[in-house]
Amino acid sequence: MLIIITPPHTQPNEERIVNRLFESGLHLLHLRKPDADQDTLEHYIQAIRPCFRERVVLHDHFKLVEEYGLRGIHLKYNEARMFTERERFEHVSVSCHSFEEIDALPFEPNYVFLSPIFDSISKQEYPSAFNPEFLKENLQKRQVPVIALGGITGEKVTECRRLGFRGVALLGHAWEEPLETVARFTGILPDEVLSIAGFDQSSGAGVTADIKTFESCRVYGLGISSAITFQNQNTYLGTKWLTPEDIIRQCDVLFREFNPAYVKIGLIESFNTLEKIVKYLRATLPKVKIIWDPILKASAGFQFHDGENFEQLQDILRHIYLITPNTNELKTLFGNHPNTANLQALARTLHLNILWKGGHNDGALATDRLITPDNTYSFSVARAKHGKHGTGCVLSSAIASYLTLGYPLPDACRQGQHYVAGFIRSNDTNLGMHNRMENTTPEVDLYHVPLQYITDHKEGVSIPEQVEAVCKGGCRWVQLRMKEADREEIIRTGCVVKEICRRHGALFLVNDNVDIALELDADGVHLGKEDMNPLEARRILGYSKIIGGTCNTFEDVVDRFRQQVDYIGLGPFTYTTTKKRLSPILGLEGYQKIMDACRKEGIHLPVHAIGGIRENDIQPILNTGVTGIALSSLLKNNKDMARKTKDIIEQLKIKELPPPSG
Ligand SMILES: Cc1ncc(COP(=O)(O)OP(=O)(O)O)c(N)n1
Ligand SMILES: Cc1ncsc1CCOP(=O)(O)O
Ligand SMILES: [Mg+2]
Repeated sequence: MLIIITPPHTQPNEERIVNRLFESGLHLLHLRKPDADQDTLEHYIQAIRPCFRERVVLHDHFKLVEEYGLRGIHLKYNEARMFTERERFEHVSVSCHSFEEIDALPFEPNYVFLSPIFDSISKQEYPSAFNPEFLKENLQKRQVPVIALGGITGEKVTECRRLGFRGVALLGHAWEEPLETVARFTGILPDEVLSIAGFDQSSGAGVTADIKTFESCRVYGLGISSAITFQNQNTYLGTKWLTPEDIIRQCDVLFREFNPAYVKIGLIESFNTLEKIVKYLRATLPKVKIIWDPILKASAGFQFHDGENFEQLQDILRHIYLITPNTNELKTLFGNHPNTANLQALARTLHLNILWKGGHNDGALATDRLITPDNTYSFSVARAKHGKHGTGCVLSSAIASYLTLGYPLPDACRQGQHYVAGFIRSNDTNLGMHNRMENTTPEVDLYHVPLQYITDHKEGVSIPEQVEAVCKGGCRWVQLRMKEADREEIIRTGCVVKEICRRHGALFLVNDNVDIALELDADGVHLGKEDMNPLEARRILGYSKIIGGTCNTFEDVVDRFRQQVDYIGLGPFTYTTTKKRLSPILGLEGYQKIMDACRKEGIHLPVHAIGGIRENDIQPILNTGVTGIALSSLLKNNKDMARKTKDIIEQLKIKELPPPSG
C-alpha cells in the first residue's frame, strides 16, 4: 500500500496534484494540515474529485469525514490512548514509534505508521530507531498491518516489503516530484492477491486466468491449485482434485513470504474442502478477506437442499467476505428463486456481501446487484453480444484486485464489471485477452486526453493549419467538424488532417458522419442526438473505434451509456455562436448535478464539457468531475493557436507521468 501524507503548508496547485496522484494509482492520502481551520480544509476536500474522497484520511476536523464520505481518521499515539469513538469510524489509523506503543493501543486500528524506520532524508536529527532483524522479528508477530514511515526512498521499498511492512508512507521527499514518485513506487510495490482455483490448460478460466487478471489490474498475482481440470475453452473432460492437505501445504510455503489481504477461491471439490480451507485461511491470516466464486459442479461433492448441508454452508459463509454467484448458482445454493429482500436478510444474518451477477440473464443491460448487510447497489453495462470462457473467474479476480488496491466494495464491483466488459470486447473468440484491454477500453485512454479541439471555419487559416497549430501546442484529440462542407471536401480535408494527427500522435475523430469516418479510417466519430444511433455506428465501425455522444441531461447520459459510447460531450456550458440550435445551457450547476448523478448511479465515462468555455471556466468546470473539455472558439480565435493550446493544456494536465519503472 502506498500512502502519501500532505505537506503541512499547502503548495501551489496541491489539490490538482492530489487528483492526479489518485489517477496514477496512489492508494491513500493522509490529509494533514496542522494549522488549517475547518473551512480551509473543507475547501481543500471540495477540490478533490468526489470519486477519490473515499481514499482520504483526515488528521484533524474529523466532522468532515462523514460529511464528505472520506475514508476515516488518523491519530497520534497519545490521542489514540484517550480515544473512545472507535465505533464511529470505519477507518482509524495511528502513529506509533515503537512496538510497545502498538501493543498498548486500546483498540484495533486499521493500520499503524511506525517511524522513523530509516534515517530521515531531509532532517539529520531523525535517525532510524530500528535495526532490520528486530523489525522483521517483531513485524511477523503483529496482526495489525504496519506501515513504514521515515526515510523511505525507491530502493528502500523492496526492503520494507522483505521486512514485513504492509506498505509505506511518504512525506516531504514525495512532494518534490509527486507524480514521478507515485509512478515509481506503485511500480515497485504491488500488493499481492491470491487465487485458489483449478488449473485450466486453455487459461481462459481458473488460476492462470486469475493471475492474468491480477497482473493486468496492477497487483501481484499468487496462485494455488485446487484441482487439475482437463479442459479447453470449449470442452470439459474432467477434474483431478487436490486434497485439502495438498492445498494447505501450498498455502503454508507461500505464506512464509506473503500475506495477502484478499484471497479468491474458485473451483473447489466440496463443502468439506471449502470449510477446511476457509478455516485454515482465517486461522493463518486472521485479517484475510475471502471471496468465493461458487462454481458448483454436481460432479463434485456438493450436496444441495439437505438441511444439514445448509447449516454447514451457513457456517462457512460466516467466514467469507463476498460471494459472487449468478442466478442459477444462487438457486442451487439457497433453494429459492433469489430476490433482493431474501438475499439482504441472508447478508445481514451471515454478515456477508453478495454480488448477484446478472450476466446470464436476459435484456439489453447486464446488471449486477451488490447486496451488503446495510445496502443494495446495482451496476449495469450493455450486454455483450458474445460471451467468453472464464468471465466469472475474471470478474471475481478483478474485484479482489480492486479491493486490494483499496477501493471500497461497491466501487471494486463496478470496476470489476467494466474490466470484464473490456475483456469480452478484446476479441471475437471464446478466449479473451487482458493485454489488449487498454486499447479497447476507452475509459483508460480517453480519461487521459483532457483537451479536444473541434475545428471550425477561420478566415485566412485553413483547417489543416489550425490542426497543425493545436497539435504543436500539445493537443492530442481533434474532431473534424465542417458543417458547411460537402462530403468530398470533408474527405479531402480529412485526409490531410488525419496525417497531421498521426504525426503528432493525436486522436482524429469525425463529426456526425459514420460513413466518412469509415472511409477515412478515422479513430472514431462524434454523434449528436440527431445523428446515427451509437449502437448502429458501433456495428459499422467495430469495437476498436471511438464513438462519442452528445448529452444535455442526465437522461441523455443514461441513454448514451446504454448505447455503449466511449465518451460523452456534455453541454453547452454557456451560450456560443459556434453551434446553431443549442440545447439548454447547463452552467456549473448543471454539470455538478449531472456528474453527481453519474457517480451515484455508477456511470463512469470520460466526459468532455463543451460550449462557450472560456479560460476562467476551466477550473470550476473540472471541479464538477468532468474529465476534459472540448473547445473551438477559445483556441480558434487566438492569433497564436499553438501558444494558447499550450497554456490550456498546462491548466488541464499538470505533467505527463513518466513510464512506471520495472
Ligand atoms: C465533444 C462534442 N460534444 C458535443 C458535440 C455536439 O454534437 P452535436 O450535438 O451532434 O452537434 P454538431 O457538432 O453536430 O453541430 C460535439 N460535436 N463534440
Ligand atoms: C459543437 C458544439 N456543441 C455544443 S457547443 C459546440 C461548439 C463548441 O464550440 P465553442 O468552444 O466555440 O463554444
Ligand atoms: Mg452532430
